[in-house]
Amino acid sequence: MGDASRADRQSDAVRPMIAADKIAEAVRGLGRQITSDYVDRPLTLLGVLSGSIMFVSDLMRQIELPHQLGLIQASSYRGTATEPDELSINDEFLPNLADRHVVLVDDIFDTGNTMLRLMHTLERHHPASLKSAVLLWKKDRTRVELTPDYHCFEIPDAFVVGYGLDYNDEYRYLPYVGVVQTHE
Ligand SMILES: O=P(O)(O)OC[C@H]1O[C@H](OP(=O)(O)OP(=O)(O)O)[C@H](O)[C@@H]1O
Ligand SMILES: Nc1nc2[nH]cnc2c(=O)[nH]1
Repeated sequence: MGDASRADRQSDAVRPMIAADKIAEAVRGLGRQITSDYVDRPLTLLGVLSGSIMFVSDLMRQIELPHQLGLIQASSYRGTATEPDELSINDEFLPNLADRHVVLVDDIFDTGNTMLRLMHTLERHHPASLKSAVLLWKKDRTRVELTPDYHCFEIPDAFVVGYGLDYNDEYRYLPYVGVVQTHE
């Protein structure tokens, strides 16, 4: 059976929450905001692997300023887990951030532990400034004294997939965000 039919079966199990056109509209708005906030400043977008891949690549195309891209990996929701385990960070792809204005880009701010730990890690690289941008913010699940500097959507407490977000490494390819039916 071909890939298309497998993909169809998977998406049948996902109840859409945020449509692709709404995501595109919000990413355009965020791109405009970052464009106006970072004029004449050396900007680096730092995407958090793996979940941010779609968001960061779409956002880059909506920022009308020269900027650099860096990547860092952070992982704590492994396999079928919908609650975080120990966080591991891999910074071997990190470019030089000294004196750069860095926007850390992630798909979701849930408990906030990942973003907090990454901010602490990156401060040691002496950026000129450091802010965070996320597509989704589960405000009611936040467990840290930190809020995202930029966010596109506030969402309720449900485990979401699509637009880069996975469940057991599946569903990242979906162009929209939704909830896997079996995990509501
Ligand atoms: O706010 P938190 O509770 O820390 O959760 C947010 C993090 O969880 C997800 O990463 P995950 O560990 O699933 O790795 P992945 O991006 O490779 O899927 C997501 O991409 C964020 O980085
Ligand atoms: N896929 C996915 N990863 C997460 N990491 C933290 N929260 C979530 C979520 O709701 N969905």
